Amino acid sequence: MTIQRIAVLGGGAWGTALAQTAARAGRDVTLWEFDAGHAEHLSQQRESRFLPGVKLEAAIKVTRALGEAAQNDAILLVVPAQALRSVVTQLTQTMKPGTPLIACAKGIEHGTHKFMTEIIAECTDSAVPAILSGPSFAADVARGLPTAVTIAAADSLVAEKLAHALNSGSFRPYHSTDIRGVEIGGAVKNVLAIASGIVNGRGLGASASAALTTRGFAEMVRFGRALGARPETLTGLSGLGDLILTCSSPQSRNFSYGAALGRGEVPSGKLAEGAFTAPVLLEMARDKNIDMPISAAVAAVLANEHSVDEAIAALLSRPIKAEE
Ligand SMILES: NC(=O)C1=CN([C@@H]2O[C@H](COP(=O)(O)OP(=O)(O)OC[C@H]3O[C@@H](n4cnc5c(N)ncnc54)[C@H](OP(=O)(O)O)[C@@H]3O)[C@@H](O)[C@H]2O)C=CC1
Ligand SMILES: O=C(CO)COP(=O)(O)O
Repeated sequence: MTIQRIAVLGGGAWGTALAQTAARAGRDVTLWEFDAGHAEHLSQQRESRFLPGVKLEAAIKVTRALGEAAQNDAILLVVPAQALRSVVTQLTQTMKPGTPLIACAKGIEHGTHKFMTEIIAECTDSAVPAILSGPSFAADVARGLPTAVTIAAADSLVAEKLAHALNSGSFRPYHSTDIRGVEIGGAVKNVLAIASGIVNGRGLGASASAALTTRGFAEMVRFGRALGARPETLTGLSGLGDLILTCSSPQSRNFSYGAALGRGEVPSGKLAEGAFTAPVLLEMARDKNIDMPISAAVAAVLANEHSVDEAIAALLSRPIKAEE
């Protein structure tokens, strides 16, 4: 049976873009936003404050009632990673058993070290956790520019159904059962995008950017391997694909955040998930004895333990070793 009624929780940039995508794919869409003023703006002006100039498709209904959103056939969770637990906790009070909950945030929870689908599973045993991730700037997707992403669920049939439900002419989801691999790629690439932004903002040149992205990918692979990710997921859309995108474009908020640091400026207040993920990633890497020097350098700069120049010098003076 086709998944026809889709709820999107979060009227930010990515939630709005995914609501547009689902509507273009022919689904009935309910867009939930918790902030009263923003919900009013969404329903009156038919556009998100986070994506000015993009008019909501007619098939999108805006609501502030979480109970109404909970009645849909599948629910996309598009709030920041650190807010996911509180939203899922409220949602499960009225949700139908067996509903797919698709995490669309890219991060790891502070304190618990939990990935997004682990949080869902902890909050309820009656939902079907899934994850959507890949190279996809909200502004591009909302305008209908083409891209491809990965949707993973433990049951391949569920992942395939979700991919079909969100497939429109321009948005092409591939399906997978490697949930952990998909969520690792999205979380780690944000930290590496900050590093790449720093390189750019400091004016270190295109060669340094390429070298840093490549060695960053080696860190992602090491971390992924240790946590059970499949190699083809790490080299796929949600891993390497998203890493290439966000390490190479100022359109990325994480990249821009790093670029501001590299120029010695204060970053804008826009959401940069990598700044939240970096310290958690470092804790996990240390716990598991995984060498992640670039991620550690980002965490040290964010914690004011190193200046940008000290972090760069430390990376360049590491002992010479074999490439792996
Ligand atoms: N933007 C992009 O291109 C992409 C983003 N993502 C990921 O999607 C996630 C969301 O990002 P994005 O939409 O861009 O972020 P935005 O900052 O644009 O929007 C965040 C949304 O979450 C809401 N929100 C914040 N805190 C809470 C809370 N405690 N409870 C409920 N809702 C809350 C905000 O509400 P309010 O209106 O009150 O601020 C807003 O609607 C991130 O993890 C990001 O990495 C993934 C792919 C692409
Ligand atoms: O994840 C994204 C694109 O795939 C969006 O990246 P930023 O959050 O850095 O803007």
